[in-house]
Amino acid sequence: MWRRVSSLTQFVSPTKSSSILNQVSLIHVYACTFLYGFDSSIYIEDLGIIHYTDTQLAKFFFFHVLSGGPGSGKGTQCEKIVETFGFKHLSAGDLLRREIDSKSEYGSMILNTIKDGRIVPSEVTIKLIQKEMESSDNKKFLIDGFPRCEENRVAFEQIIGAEPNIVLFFDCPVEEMVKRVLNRNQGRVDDNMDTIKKRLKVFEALNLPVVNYYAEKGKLHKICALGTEDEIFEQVWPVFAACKQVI
Ligand SMILES: Nc1ncnc2c1ncn2[C@@H]1O[C@H](COP(=O)(O)OP(=O)(O)OP(=O)(O)O)[C@@H](O)[C@H]1O
Ligand SMILES: Nc1ccn([C@H]2C[C@H](O)[C@@H](COP(=O)(O)O)O2)c(=O)n1
Ligand SMILES: [Mg+2]
Repeated sequence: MWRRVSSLTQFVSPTKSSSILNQVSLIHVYACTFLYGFDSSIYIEDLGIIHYTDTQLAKFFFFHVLSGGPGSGKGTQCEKIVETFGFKHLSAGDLLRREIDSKSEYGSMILNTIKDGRIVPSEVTIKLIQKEMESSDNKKFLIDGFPRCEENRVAFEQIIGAEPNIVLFFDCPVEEMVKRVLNRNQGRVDDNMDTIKKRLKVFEALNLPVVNYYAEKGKLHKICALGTEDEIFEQVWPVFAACKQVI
């Protein structure tokens, strides 16, 4: 089955480190990324048919990133997005917590890092995300809480070979984030005042520069994270609905 491709560049942008980029032109890669999961050959208007091997295709997917401070509501909105638009939700924090529970070789290091409100080394988190991406049949990913710092961002681009299509930033006042985290009641080791203070400092120093980076690239959608969950989803919905029309 062939699918026509139009207006791709605003949705996808593989990085220069992508191995396939050395072999094909940008427009090919855009289309390949865009159409992942449909075909191992694609038709592009004006360019004709391009064939890719499954291995090459496996490199490409369509993904959005959700960013925002602790308790800003990323996880909550992800559930709604998944329900409505069918993305695969990958929460970096959940994957790290699962790793702690599995008592893997990194478990105690991850636990201590999270308790201390710091960021786990990129290669550990990326390995977990990558494993999930590679084993998922759904190639539309919603990555929640990653990248958290420039090092996360650069390492992800180098290892995975692509940038997010769209980045949502949940803008929430500090007092509200603190209130929500302290009321969360999910037994998280980092939901206490001491760790929250540290997480907020890390968020401001390390996460906000990444948000600004995506803003400069025109990929950022700022969401006002104050209001009811449904009111916030009313702002989120149009961003995803616009993409759905062309997937
Ligand atoms: N709009 C909202 N109004 C009030 N409470 C909310 C709202 N959205 C989410 N919450 C609640 O706030 C808490 C934090 O939300 P959530 O876990 O989605 O945040 P998060 O951004 O994923 O945080 P973290 O980065 O710490 O994982 C949860 O208890 C959730 O039920
Ligand atoms: N990219 C990431 C994401 C998360 N972590 C650690 C540090 C966070 O405080 C903790 C919880 O994450 P959340 O569930 O709030 O998204 O997990 C990290 O080190 N690197
Ligand atoms: Mg969360």
